[in-house]
Amino acid sequence: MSEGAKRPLKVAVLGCGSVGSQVVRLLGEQAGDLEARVGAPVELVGVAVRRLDGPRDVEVPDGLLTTDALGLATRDDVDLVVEVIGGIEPARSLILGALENGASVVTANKALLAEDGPTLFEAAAKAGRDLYYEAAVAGAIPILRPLRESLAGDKVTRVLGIVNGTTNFILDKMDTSGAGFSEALEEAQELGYAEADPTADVEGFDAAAKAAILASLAFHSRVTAADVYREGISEVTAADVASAREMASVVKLLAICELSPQGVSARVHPAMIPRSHPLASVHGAYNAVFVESEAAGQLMFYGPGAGGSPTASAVLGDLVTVARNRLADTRGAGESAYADRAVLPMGETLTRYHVAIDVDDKAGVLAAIAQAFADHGVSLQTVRQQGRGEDAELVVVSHEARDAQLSATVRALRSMEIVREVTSVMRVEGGDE
Ligand SMILES: NC(=O)C1=CN([C@@H]2O[C@H](COP(=O)(O)OP(=O)(O)OC[C@H]3O[C@@H](n4cnc5c(N)ncnc54)[C@H](O)[C@@H]3O)[C@@H](O)[C@H]2O)C=CC1
Ligand SMILES: N[C@@H](CC=O)C(=O)O
Ligand code: NA
Repeated sequence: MSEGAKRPLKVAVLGCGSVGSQVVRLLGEQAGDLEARVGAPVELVGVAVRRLDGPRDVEVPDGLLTTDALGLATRDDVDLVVEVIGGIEPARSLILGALENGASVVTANKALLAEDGPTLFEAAAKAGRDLYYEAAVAGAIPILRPLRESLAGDKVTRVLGIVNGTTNFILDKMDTSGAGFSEALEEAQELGYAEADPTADVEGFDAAAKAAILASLAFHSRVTAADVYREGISEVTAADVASAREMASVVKLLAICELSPQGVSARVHPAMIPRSHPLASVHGAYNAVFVESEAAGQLMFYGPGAGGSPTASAVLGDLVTVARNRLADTRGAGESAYADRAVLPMGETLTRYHVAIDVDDKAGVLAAIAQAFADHGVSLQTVRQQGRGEDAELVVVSHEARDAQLSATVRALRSMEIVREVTSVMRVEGGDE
C-alpha cells in the first residue's frame, strides 16, 4: 500500500441470485470508480451461496464462494455485508450477526424490513453501524433516500405509487391486448418478471411490504406489513378492465400511504385511475411513486422497479454511502419513528368506488340503487346505464366515503332482488372526489 493509501474496505455478498450476481459483477467492473468515489479500494472478500456448483449469472473470482453465510457475515475482517438472499430467515439472523460483529449492512429485503424492521434498526443503532435499503422499494428508483434525506425538512402527506413491476406488467397487458389474467401472468413468467411462485407479487404482499417501508419513512412512524390493507390482482377480470376503459380509466395496483389528523393509513389494492393521470402511462414492469408534501408540492419518481441489474444499482449506491461513512467513522440517519402516529384501519380510510351492477331494466330500479347508496351515507358522482333489457348494466361511481360505508353498500346491493349480479367493484383514485 502506498503512503497515504487507505486500507481496502472488505465486502461480503450474501446470496448470488438475480440481484447478488449483478452486485458481484458491478463490484468487479466498477472497482476503479468505486475506489475513487469512496476514497479507498472496495474489495469483495466472499460470496455466500446455497450450492457451490449452482448455475450463476456471474463469474465469481476463485476462492470467494462459500456456503457458510453466517461465517462470512461475521468474519472479523468484513466491513460491509450485502444481504440479497431475501425472506425472513436466515436473512434476519445474518444481518443481526453482521451488525453485532461490527459490519455495516446493505439489504434489498423488503419482506424482512416490513415484518421486523425495528429489530434490525435497533441492532444497527446499538452497534453504531449503518443499515441501508434503497433497493427494497421500487428497485433502482431513488425513493427512500429522498424521503429520508431530501424531504427531511418537509411534511409528507401522501405517497401513491405503482411499486410492483410484475403486477403492472400483467394489468398493462390486460389493458392493451384484452388478455385475461392467467394469460398475462403466463407471459410475465415467460419474460422472467414474475417468480415461479408469483403469489407475493400477484396477491399484493410484495407491494404491501413496500407500502409499509414507505409509510414508515414518510410519516416517521412504525408501520409494518401487518398494518397495510392488502388486495392483490388475481380477482381483476377482463370485465373490470373493460369497464375502466369505458370510463377512460385504467386499472393499476396502487400502494397508497396517507397522513390524516387521526393518524396514517397504508393500503394496496387495484384501483381505476383516469387515463390522463401520470400513473396511467406507467407501462410494463416499470414503477412510479408520487410524493405529496406540504412545502414541495407534488414530486414523481419513475424508473425500473425490478430486475437484477437495476436493483444492483441501488445496492451499489448504498454501498458507496455506507463505505464513505465507514471511512469517516460515522453513520447515516437511523430509524426516525418519533411521530409514533396511529395506523388507521381500512374501514376508516376515505375512498371512492366504481360499481357495475347487472339489473332488471325496469322503472324504479335506478332510484332503488341510488337509495341503497344513500342509506349508507354515500353520495354518487355519476350513474350510467349500459345496454337495455336483459343486458342492462348500471355503472355507479361514488363520491368519497369511508371504505366501511362503501363496502356495506356493496353487501346491501348484492342482497337486493332487482340486482342480478354485482359484476365489478373497484376503488377509484386520482380523479375528482
Ligand atoms: N429481483 C428483483 O427484481 C428484486 C429483488 N429484490 C430483493 O432482493 C433480494 C434478492 O432477490 P433475488 O436476487 O431476486 O432473489 P433470487 O432468488 O434470485 O436470489 C437469492 C439467492 O440467495 C440464495 N440463497 C438462499 N439461501 C441462501 C443461504 N442460506 N446462503 C446463501 N445463499 C442463499 C439462493 O440460492 C439464490 O441464489 C430479495 O430480498 C428481493 O426481495 C428487491 C428489488 C427487486
Ligand atoms: N417482484 C418484484 C421485484 C422487485 O421488488 C416486482 O415485480 O416488482
Ligand atoms: Na429504490
